[in-house]
Amino acid sequence: MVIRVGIVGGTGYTGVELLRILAVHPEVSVSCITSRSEAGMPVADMYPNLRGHYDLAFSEPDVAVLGDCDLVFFATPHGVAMRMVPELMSAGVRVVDLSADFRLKDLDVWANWYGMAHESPEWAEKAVYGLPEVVRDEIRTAQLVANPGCYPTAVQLGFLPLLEQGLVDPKRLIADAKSGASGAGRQGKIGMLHGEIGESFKAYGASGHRHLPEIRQGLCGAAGGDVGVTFVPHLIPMIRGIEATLYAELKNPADFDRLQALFEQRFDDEPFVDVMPFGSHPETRSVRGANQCRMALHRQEQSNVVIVSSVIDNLVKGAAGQAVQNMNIMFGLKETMGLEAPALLP
Ligand SMILES: NC(=O)C1=CN([C@@H]2O[C@H](COP(=O)(O)OP(=O)(O)OC[C@H]3O[C@@H](n4cnc5c(N)ncnc54)[C@H](OP(=O)(O)O)[C@@H]3O)[C@@H](O)[C@H]2O)C=CC1
Ligand SMILES: CC(=O)N[C@@H](CCC(=O)OP(=O)(O)O)C(=O)O
Repeated sequence: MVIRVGIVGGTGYTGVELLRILAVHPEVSVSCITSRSEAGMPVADMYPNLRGHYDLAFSEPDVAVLGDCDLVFFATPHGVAMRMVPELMSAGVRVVDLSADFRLKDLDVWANWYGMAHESPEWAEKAVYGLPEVVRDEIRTAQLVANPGCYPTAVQLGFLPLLEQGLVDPKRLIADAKSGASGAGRQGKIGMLHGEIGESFKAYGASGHRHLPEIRQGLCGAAGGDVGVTFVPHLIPMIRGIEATLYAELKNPADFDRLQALFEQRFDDEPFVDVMPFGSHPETRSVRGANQCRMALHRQEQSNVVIVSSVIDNLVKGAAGQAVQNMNIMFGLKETMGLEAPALLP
């Protein structure tokens, strides 16, 4: 089987990461890559790392052309996919949307955070939130998958075993997360220039970030009820990577003794989650370019607080890699296909 793939938003960071991963995917042929600003330019002229892999040029987004694909990835800003998806759904095309258009089930909350009314409520309801470690079976048959956000991926995976087993106070969760600058995309923003972020480190969105409702939605599902979570993102002067340090209070401190085994069992069959030895410190460079989440547990003396350190590459397990993982599941391929390469280190 060869899957004919289209990518809307091929010039952005997640678009080019999709192209990098799909260049060596044995069951994929990319037939259409869109960009409004670079239409006509050969892909390899813009991204020399792809020379020899693609003969295609960027083209204007055209639903009629995309409608001939088996699967379309949206790697576009929020608000684009929701306008094009209904027509693609009618044409029988399957979609993995890397933006946040279909991630939230409460569309009032969505409208509040994204500053616009949702234009495809019917498909927002039908979309499957594509965190494979939670809903693999639903992804298999989904026509539309909402690919999770980068911070929400790192945070949800780290809290999952604790909440699923009801071992921690679900009302007092803290996620302290740090991201590299590629998380903000390629669109020029002064605040992302090297001269602005180099040799510096800051929190942002501490009064509220749009990933908070997404994290809350996922954690409520894992806990089977309401959760209270404080999430603060930080920007650090590196290109790729997210580290999330998670804190939760154990209801019964005696449970500490079984946490490592619990985490190892929970993710034992998961090809893209690695539980490291207790007390390890996972580094973002250990997942750079790889579709992996690595995590480790910690406990401080005389404390009932569990600390989980979780790292991903925001562009891979936090975006394009997870999107390809979802595609593999949707098309009945081996889930790891095209995603086996280990991280770049150093
Ligand atoms: N960067 C990251 O780490 C992550 C990003 N995401 C999400 O993935 C999506 C893409 O992110 P990223 O790659 O960083 O974004 P970029 O800003 O780097 O790229 C956006 C792409 O979308 C295209 N585009 C912009 N507006 C439109 C439009 N109205 N219609 C069609 N195409 C459009 C752009 O090309 P052109 O303007 O030429 O058409 C460009 O190719 C976003 O929703 C982002 O929030 C999710 C997880 C992680
Ligand atoms: C460092 C940085 O700026 N990160 C981005 C989040 C990454 C992202 O792309 O958000 P979505 O997954 O929702 O699309 C931000 O905080 O806005």
